[in-house]
Amino acid sequence: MNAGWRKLCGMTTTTSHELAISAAGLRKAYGEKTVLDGIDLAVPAGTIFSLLGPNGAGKTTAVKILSTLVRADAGELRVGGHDLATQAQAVRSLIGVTGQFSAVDGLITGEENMLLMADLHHLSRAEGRRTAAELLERFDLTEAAQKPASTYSGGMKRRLDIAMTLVGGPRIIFLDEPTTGLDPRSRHTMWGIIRELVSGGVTVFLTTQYLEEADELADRIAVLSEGRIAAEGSAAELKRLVPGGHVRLRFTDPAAYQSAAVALREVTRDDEALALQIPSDGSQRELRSILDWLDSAGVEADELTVHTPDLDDVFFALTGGTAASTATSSTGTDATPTVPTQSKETVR
Ligand SMILES: Nc1ncnc2c1ncn2[C@@H]1O[C@H](COP(=O)(O)OP(=O)(O)OP(=O)(O)O)[C@@H](O)[C@H]1O
Repeated sequence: MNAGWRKLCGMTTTTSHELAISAAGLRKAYGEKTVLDGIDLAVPAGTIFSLLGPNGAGKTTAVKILSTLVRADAGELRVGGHDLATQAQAVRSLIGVTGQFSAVDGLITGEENMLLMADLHHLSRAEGRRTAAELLERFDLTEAAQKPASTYSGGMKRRLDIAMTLVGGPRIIFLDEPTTGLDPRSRHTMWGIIRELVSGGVTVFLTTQYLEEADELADRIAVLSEGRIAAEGSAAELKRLVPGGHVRLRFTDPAAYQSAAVALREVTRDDEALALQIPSDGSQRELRSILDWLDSAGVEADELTVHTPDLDDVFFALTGGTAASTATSSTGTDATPTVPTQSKETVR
């Protein structure tokens, strides 16, 4: 955090624990429906924080509240050192928000969109042009700058959207599902952009439905479920919560599968795939004892894979499996994104 930023935040000393965003007891209801039921958040400055949750969990509501677009019913909320309830204007001057619905106007060119933002931020004409040109260059949009934004690809529109957000030089950026709908290449480009923002000292508050994205980017992840934070920590800490590790044995011969399933009692069967799963932490010592055990039982599988828990496992376990459609974004160490039902229930 630089001196100017400290001044903006009204801070006189700096520590590595300064919070860019903090929430204590954040509550929001729409009519009878409680969307956020007293959640606590702490986002250190200069880090990426990811709020992860199934559809309708309240992620966008949290972003709208923290970015001053919607008022909370209760909670002590601070952004950039300012109280959201009494200093919303000061918060607005520090933040940038890109939502699921882009601010890009398709009827005008990329450059015109940028200049419009420069006007909104009261930059002089010369400064506006310079900033627009710099950002268009940085986001690889110089060539397309004179074309109507409606002709841009999804990835280009998202890049323009973020470039527009950066015109005001925000120190805290809220990205609400920034890569939803993008192809893998555009998603990786966006990840690079997000990492670059943070290396420049910006704090990023990211919501995503992609577990892989939170795993890749976030310093800390909070899993939102039924209006509460079900778990919070680094990706590694969250993975340790879930006993999803196992060794998977796959057979091609149904008879070999059957006899192995009988010989090995402490296993989970997958009769359709002719596969058996043995709980394991994946350590060398456990693997050796499993191999010894298989030898002594006379079991010879056609394929043996080790699966360590991934964020999918955590997400399923903590959100009650309501996000089944996201399972394919697995980054596990094997090609099988499925989670043994047992491990889900153990945690719940
Ligand atoms: N203005 C509103 N009036 C009434 N209900 C609302 C309003 N905004 C959100 N909700 C409800 O609050 C709940 C949380 O919505 P929110 O958009 O925050 O979820 P989300 O986690 O961002 O989901 P998604 O990933 O689908 O965008 C939903 O049930 C939604 O219908």
